[in-house]
Amino acid sequence: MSHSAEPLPMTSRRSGPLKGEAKVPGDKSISHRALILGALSVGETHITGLLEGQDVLDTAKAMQAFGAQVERLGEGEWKVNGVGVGGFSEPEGVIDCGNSGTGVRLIMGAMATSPITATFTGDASLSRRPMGRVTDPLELFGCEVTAREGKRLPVTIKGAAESVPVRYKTPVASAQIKSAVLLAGLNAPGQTVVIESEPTRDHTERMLAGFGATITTEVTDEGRVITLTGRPELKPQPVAVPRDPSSAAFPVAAALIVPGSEIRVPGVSRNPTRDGLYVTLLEMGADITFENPREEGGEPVADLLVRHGPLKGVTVPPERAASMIDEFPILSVIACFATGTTVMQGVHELRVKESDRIEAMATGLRANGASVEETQDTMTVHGSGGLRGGANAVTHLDHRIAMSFLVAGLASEQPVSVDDGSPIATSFPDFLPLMKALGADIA
Ligand SMILES: O=C(O)C1=C[C@@H](OP(=O)(O)O)[C@@H](O)[C@H](O)C1
Ligand SMILES: C=C(OP(=O)(O)O)C(=O)O
Repeated sequence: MSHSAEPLPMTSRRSGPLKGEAKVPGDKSISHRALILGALSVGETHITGLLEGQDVLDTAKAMQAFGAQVERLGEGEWKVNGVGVGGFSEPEGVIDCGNSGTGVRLIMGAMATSPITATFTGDASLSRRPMGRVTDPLELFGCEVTAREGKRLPVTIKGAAESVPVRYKTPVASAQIKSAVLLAGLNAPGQTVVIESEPTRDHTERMLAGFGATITTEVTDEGRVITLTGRPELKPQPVAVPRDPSSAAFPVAAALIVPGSEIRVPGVSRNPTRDGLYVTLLEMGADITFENPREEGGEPVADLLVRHGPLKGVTVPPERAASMIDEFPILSVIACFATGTTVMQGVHELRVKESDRIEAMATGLRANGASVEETQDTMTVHGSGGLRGGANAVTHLDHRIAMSFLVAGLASEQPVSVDDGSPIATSFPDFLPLMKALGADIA
């Protein structure tokens, strides 16, 4: 669904200690993949804990358009009756992926090796984002791609009737590129190989293995070499989606910066390919305990106990960027409340997310009194142990920018407002009630 709602201005104010339990929603990356792999399986996939954010709902709708039966059974509980690898039918209308880079890129991969044609669109934010990074490798499988100038949406893909397998080294660290190539490789004969020099989130590999595909990962001098054998019969699996560490980052950050806070965030994924923020926070001296570590639905999870306390600035090395790529906006807020300088290195990919996140954070934080420097590939925050606040931040249709500034306002001297909080519904529809229940003053 393209973003058409009226802008929703929101303001957050200095709050008393945050207390209680924050049950954040299901992981967005895993939710997209559960629907897509369910649609490519033969039989019924049962999903619990699915994120019911707009990004994932748009993927559910897309899977229906390609012929799968997708049904909501209850809160977070869904079933998908799939059509099998190669079984997608040609959609009647345009596939509108709304605000979701993951949705559009993975679905393009999933249909590119079927003999059908589909056109993809999205909202103003998604239409600005680069699609060539995915359509270039997909063309190697034999599909035909037409796109707007700059390889942007709308994109039309005429899927390959006779696909060939592909060996592809990803030019940037991106789980979306890796996943698009692997999903296309499902309906190519022989072995499709993706090589990534920096490890990125591995949910696609884990879930493909769980659904019965033959997939291996080898760590070599070149990086991670992932090999998928094409044309498997995917077998439906129950998927229990763990809670999203990227969403958890917002209440966690709030508890770290609001004096006297102590919150618990249960059942959060601790997949090592997603854990970079938490590694960084511990280096900053954050009081976070990981309780009851366990395995749920093939992913390591733990309950987080988070307490307010002093934080110090750190340098985040470039090799950690992929494992916390969506968490830099909120880290830049936390860094303002730390003492000393925090340097975030290797973060150029932030410039092609829902917004240019380096620019959006640097501009908004400076307006609120912070000292921030940026280069193409780094962001540096000189933390002073607090933030003045008092200014409005522009969110550019970016949920993470909106939530980051609203968290900042909870510990700033003066209120912080955002021009539009409506994109929060793409990834964290219950952000407002959840934060208010902890004691946050946001409206
Ligand atoms: O594969 C995924 O589910 C995602 C991969 C990342 O994007 P890139 O692959 O562009 O780094 C991340 O930013 C996005 O929120 C989700
Ligand atoms: C970058 C993000 O998502 P996507 O690429 O799926 O739009 C995000 O959720 O921060």
